[in-house]
Amino acid sequence: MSLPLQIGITGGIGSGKSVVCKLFSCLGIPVYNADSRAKWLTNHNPQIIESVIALLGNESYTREGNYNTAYVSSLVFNNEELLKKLNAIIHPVVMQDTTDWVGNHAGLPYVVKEAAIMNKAGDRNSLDYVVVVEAPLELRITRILQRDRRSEAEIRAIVKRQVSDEERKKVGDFFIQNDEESALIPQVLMLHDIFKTGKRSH
Ligand SMILES: CC(C)(COP(=O)(O)OP(=O)(O)OC[C@H]1O[C@@H](n2cnc3c(N)ncnc32)[C@H](O)[C@@H]1O)[C@@H](O)C(=O)NCCC(=O)NCCS
Ligand SMILES: Nc1ncnc2c1ncn2[C@@H]1O[C@H](COP(=O)(O)OP(=O)(O)OP(=O)(O)O)[C@@H](O)[C@H]1O
Repeated sequence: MSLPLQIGITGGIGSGKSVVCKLFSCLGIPVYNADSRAKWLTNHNPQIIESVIALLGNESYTREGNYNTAYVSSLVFNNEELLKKLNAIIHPVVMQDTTDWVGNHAGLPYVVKEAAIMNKAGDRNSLDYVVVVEAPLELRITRILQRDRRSEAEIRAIVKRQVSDEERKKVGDFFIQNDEESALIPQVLMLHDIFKTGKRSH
């Protein structure tokens, strides 16, 4: 059985990646959430746990053994070098986990992988296409203020740490406007029509 097309969905914080992925999921498409999977692996994979503690100290895990995301983000979202090192620990394990997951869905036309950071399709990864979810910055900030217990300053700091909108434009093959003016569902259905053939179209 042949492997499904691999579609990456990316976008900045609050752009609406998860909402878009939910729509693909409603169409019966399996979705791999790299952020939450990374967090699960960071909680359970002994190799990651050991390396994260070596990099960021014992406080990276609570007494109960849970990944201390508040502590880790306070360190890495203000320090590009540390974030790079943390990524270098976590990403190879997530990549392998993704490959295994895709293999479990052989025979399907396509699967979706959601991630905040994504290389260009074909560039050191096995994605066939990258879809970028876009929304104006101020709207993204308003959404996160409503969704999370983060301050506006914290959100702006995360935005600064993430790749810029211009960089994202370079990695995208398709773009979804989630600006609350363009209807979202038709855009997802249009992509579904392209991907469901299971063939690369360009
Ligand atoms: C830094 C951590 C502890 C923050 O956890 P927390 O629960 O507080 O926030 P959350 O994960 O929701 O992330 C907040 C925002 O930052 C983005 N983000 C997360 N990790 C990264 C990263 N490595 N680079 C850029 N943006 C990131 C998220 O997409 C989200 O928009 C956590 O995200 C982490 O361990 N990240 C490193 C692992 C990683 O690279 N994950 C991405 C998928 S492989
Ligand atoms: N078109 C929309 N209309 C109304 N609310 C929306 C829309 N798109 C997203 N939202 C809301 O905005 C918030 C952010 O969306 P979502 O969680 O999908 O973003 P994300 O890109 O996955 O964020 P993160 O990078 O933090 O994971 C959520 O509370 C979501 O319900």
